[in-house]
Amino acid sequence: MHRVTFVPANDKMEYFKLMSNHTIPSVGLGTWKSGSQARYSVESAIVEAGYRHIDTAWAYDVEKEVGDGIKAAIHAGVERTDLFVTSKLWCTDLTPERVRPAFENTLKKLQLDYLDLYLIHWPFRLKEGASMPPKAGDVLEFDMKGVWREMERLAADGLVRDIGISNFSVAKLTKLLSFALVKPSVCQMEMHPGWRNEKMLNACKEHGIHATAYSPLGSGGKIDLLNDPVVVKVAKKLEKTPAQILVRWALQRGTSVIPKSSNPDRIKENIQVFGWEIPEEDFDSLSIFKQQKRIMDGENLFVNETDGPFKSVEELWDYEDIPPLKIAP
Ligand SMILES: NC(=O)C1=CN([C@@H]2O[C@H](COP(=O)(O)OP(=O)(O)OC[C@H]3O[C@@H](n4cnc5c(N)ncnc54)[C@H](OP(=O)(O)O)[C@@H]3O)[C@@H](O)[C@H]2O)C=CC1
Ligand SMILES: CCCCCC/C=C/C=O
Repeated sequence: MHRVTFVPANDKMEYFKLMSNHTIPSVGLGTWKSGSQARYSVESAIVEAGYRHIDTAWAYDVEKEVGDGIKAAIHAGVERTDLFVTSKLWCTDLTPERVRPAFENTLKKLQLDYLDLYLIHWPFRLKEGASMPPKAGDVLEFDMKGVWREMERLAADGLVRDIGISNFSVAKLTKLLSFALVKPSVCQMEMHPGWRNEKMLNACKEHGIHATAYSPLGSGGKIDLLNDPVVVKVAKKLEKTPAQILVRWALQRGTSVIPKSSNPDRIKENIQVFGWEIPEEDFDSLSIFKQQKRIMDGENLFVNETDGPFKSVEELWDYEDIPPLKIAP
């Protein structure tokens, strides 16, 4: 039997304030590819390691397991109100009449009566049963305004405390802001030294939107950040691990960050990032990496060079993927 010992929240946990005046714990647990392990990862992250923020999505197919883990943590004495739970609306539900049923399904799987944050996962509407990457005809017209109105209604009805977006370009964010009655509190996007995403991060800052960094460790070696010589050098100098340096780097950029691990020791390691800092010169050395392609460039997910509505990564990202010339302050 899996046993955990209850400890209070990481007492050094820092929070960011959202434009709604709610707070988001600065470090959360990612759950993509956690599989059946998700239940134990979530429970031990909350109860043993002191996480208070869990990131999941319908598309990860782990909401039930995540919900079981949360339930176990609450059973161990953690208050629901101390937790911050995020999930995401998948592309096949990106039409107004499907938003609320999709949300209710997520809530049911998570065994919760409200979410802290609900995000539009990707800004593309897919036909039910679409192949990945989609073929011509698999991507349908996305009524962004209609969908956002339904997201706003979920918030107005008290079912979700904050609503937000993920994987938006600046062009799509600008469109959303032109009609949003409630602005997105959070934008989740890929950010790490190999893809700083400065253009989008600056756009978020300009509009008071909090940014959360996903794939902060390189997503399981898709970019080998954990063995990168600069990351390793800073880690050795500060007597930290490369993962801790990458998580801390994200925090020092003013973003929250959601490293995924299914390993109890690494889950603990990844949250030992408070009470110390990366000095400015080392922070700067991590902030000048040559900007490569995104990990989540949509290449296998959305781009279909021959028969798809998105024929290139550049097209998918509204041609905004030109590395910035200048590092944002
Ligand atoms: N909105 C979106 O479209 C997206 C959101 N996300 C969210 O962000 C989360 C994090 O991103 P993700 O792409 O999963 O990748 P991460 O960058 O968090 O990397 C996860 C990988 O790193 C390994 N790892 C974790 N901690 C350590 C450590 N201390 N030392 C060595 N290896 C480690 C994990 O293995 P192990 O489990 O064995 O420890 C796993 O293979 C996701 O789980 C998801 O919740 C991610 C992608 C897209
Ligand atoms: C149903 C396809 C699942 C792919 C999910 C892609 C998103 C990854 C991280 O959020």
